[in-house]
Amino acid sequence: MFDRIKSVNLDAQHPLSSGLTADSRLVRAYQGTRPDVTPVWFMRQAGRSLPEYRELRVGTRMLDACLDPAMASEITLQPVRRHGVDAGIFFSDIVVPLKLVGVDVEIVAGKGPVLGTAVRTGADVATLTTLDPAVLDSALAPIQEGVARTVAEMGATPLIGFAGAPFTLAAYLVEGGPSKDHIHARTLMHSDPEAWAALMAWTAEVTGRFLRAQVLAGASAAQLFDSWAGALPLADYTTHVAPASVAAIGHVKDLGYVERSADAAADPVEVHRSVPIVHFGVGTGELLAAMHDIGADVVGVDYRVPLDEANRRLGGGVPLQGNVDPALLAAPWPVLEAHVLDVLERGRTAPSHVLNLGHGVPPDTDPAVLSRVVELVHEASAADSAAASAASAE
Ligand SMILES: Cc1c2[nH]c(c1CCC(=O)O)Cc1[nH]c(c(CCC(=O)O)c1C)Cc1[nH]c(c(CCC(=O)O)c1C)Cc1[nH]c(c(C)c1CCC(=O)O)C2
Repeated sequence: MFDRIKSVNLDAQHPLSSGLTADSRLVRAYQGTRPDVTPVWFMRQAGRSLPEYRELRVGTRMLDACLDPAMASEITLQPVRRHGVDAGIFFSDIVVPLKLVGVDVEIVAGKGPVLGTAVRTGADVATLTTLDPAVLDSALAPIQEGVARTVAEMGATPLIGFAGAPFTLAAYLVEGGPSKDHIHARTLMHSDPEAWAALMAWTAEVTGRFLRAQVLAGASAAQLFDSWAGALPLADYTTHVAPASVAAIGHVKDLGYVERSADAAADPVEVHRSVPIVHFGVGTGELLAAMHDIGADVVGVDYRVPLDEANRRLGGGVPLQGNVDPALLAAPWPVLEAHVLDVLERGRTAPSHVLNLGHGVPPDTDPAVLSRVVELVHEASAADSAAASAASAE
């Protein structure tokens, strides 16, 4: 195990250390400083809404695509080139580290991750956890190569690394596949709390190593997806889930870099900074503060809670990411435009805001609409900032 107390600096070539991405809109906003132009990217921007993605994926299974560094890198770059978004998110999947550690899992098109056998009992958990997370150190080489190739192409545009949170992964492991209410997972949590804790601790280590590998290879931020945490009451979340999420992000919490201030010419200032960590879930309006409390810097908000209300629930000091309703991407442009402007305005109540969707891009989205949203966000936020600074100068 690495030392979680001592801070580890990323190497000098890392885009944060070298200064390439440290002053980007995305990294600044994640650190709580509001840039003049609000940064924007979309969850699931790399994928089926793009014809160039569908063409490249013909004949290659999802998880094979993830483990092909050239293909994963090209798919990551496609939406960055096409839409002019302020960040890339590495093309991979939350179940990739499970596969690499030896779990029998496949991704079925139109369905999601499906397990060979579900992990239902304490005995099943005992068998699963004999798989050694340390094998990931070498097995993650194709992921790290994919990240390195990608950041070499991206220049000053930051790449976001990501991983599934332990609960969302455990929900797939215990259910054996996608599920509406995650009832078997929630039963195991209470019927065998020890087995549940062992499952969560193992999953945290596997997914934490996946996240750390991406940051070390060049990602400038890390996002933990707890997509299904919204199925939980707050008490279950804090008791049975949050400790494992703390452990998962513990794998990147110690990673940092030194920034040298450019404007203090007479007296150069060195600031130690951490790699920003974002935490997102779906239907997690009741859990927002608890999800911040695991040690995240930024909270991703789904489309159900308006950003000003999310900001209020978080006490007013937390950078927010979100939360355009994906359903409105298919609405007439004036409807979508008004909604995006409303999201920007509500986002102004928070210390800083990264515009995103409240969940992933639907596969049938017209890519031209996404490009148009990026343009709108950049233009409208720049005009707002100009008006605000003119008003404060008066
Ligand atoms: C729950 C979850 C999964 N995977 C992921 C989550 C968390 C985010 C969320 O809540 O949506 C995370 C994920 N999966 C994928 C990305 C790529 C980066 C990006 O956001 O652009 C990311 C960040 C690619 C993918 N992951 C998957 C695809 C589609 C597979 C294909 O193109 O054949 C992509 C592009 C497969 C997948 N994998 C998963 C699902 C539910 C599916 C969809 C199944 C389907 O509808 O076909 C599990």
